[in-house]
Amino acid sequence: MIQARQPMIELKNLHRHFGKTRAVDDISFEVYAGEVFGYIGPNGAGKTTSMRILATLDEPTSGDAFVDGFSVVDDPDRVRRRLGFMPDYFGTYDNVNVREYLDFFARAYGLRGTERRTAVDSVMDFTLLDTLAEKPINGLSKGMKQRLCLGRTMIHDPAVLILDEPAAGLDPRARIELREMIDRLSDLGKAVLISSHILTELAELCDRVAIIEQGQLLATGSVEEISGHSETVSRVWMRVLGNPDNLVDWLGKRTDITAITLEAGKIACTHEGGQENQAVLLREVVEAGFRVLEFSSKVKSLEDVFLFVTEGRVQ
Ligand SMILES: Nc1ncnc2c1ncn2[C@@H]1O[C@H](COP(=O)(O)OP(=O)(O)OP(=O)(O)O)[C@@H](O)[C@H]1O
Repeated sequence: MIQARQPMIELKNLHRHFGKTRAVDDISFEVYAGEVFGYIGPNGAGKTTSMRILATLDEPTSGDAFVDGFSVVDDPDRVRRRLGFMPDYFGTYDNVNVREYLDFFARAYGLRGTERRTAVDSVMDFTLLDTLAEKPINGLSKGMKQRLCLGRTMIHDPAVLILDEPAAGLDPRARIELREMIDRLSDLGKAVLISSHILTELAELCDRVAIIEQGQLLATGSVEEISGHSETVSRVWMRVLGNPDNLVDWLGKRTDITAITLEAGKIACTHEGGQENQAVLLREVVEAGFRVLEFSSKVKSLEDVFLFVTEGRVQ
């Protein structure tokens, strides 16, 4: 009998409401061992709220979330042992060096003696902090602090890692280091959930992504699947002889056209429908009596697709 793979992270119809604000509004998805899953949405979309619930720092209004099959509601202790949560802030610590900081968290997880020393050494090795062991942490760069924060998250060797905006504010070099570390975590079979409000920041990191806005999931799939959407979405420019306002009105009535602008007599709009349909659009514009001088288009970038997917889709 073939056994179905059990997800390491599972959100099941998760809701978290704060008064009238539906911060998380019926979110479901799954992440498997060895998978890096991107959780993408603009500020206030509900990413941190759902991650805090997974980390057992908050409780759902309804629905549930599971880590390695254990419910955050019914079995928070078991969840905590299997999960490392890296928040999107790093506190200040006076007179503490890198080794002492990691040692503190290792103690907090109940690691003792040789086991604790081994855990601290291997985390410093993994996060390339071994040469900085005695450095006070207040003197670390943003990138180093981020690596230390990741190290702290990994100290008890959890199977699941939840990283809230780990790439925010990092310079290009620190980003590459972070990417390499996340790749290695995936090679070790960890399930990694990583949030960002920038799709391109995660595109090269993630196997799959979910796009969230106003607490709702708008799209889930591989980066290729989501960006495959770009073949059907283009920015189109048109110039016609005579008054362009009539064409603006005509385009505004079509369901395949959005985001129409008119500048210096040139119309720009977003067209959903691929190249075949674009050719049909041009024919219909001509057949409608508009005298077309110029018609050009450009397939949208991944970032544009993200904006398109999130643009006004949730009311
Ligand atoms: N404790 C709280 N009380 C009231 N409202 C809250 C609370 N926590 C979050 N919210 C609201 O829930 C919504 C989602 O916030 P959340 O922090 O989860 O978004 P986010 O996607 O992580 O955004 P960001 O990228 O800015 O961190 C926001 O409207 C926020 O104001």
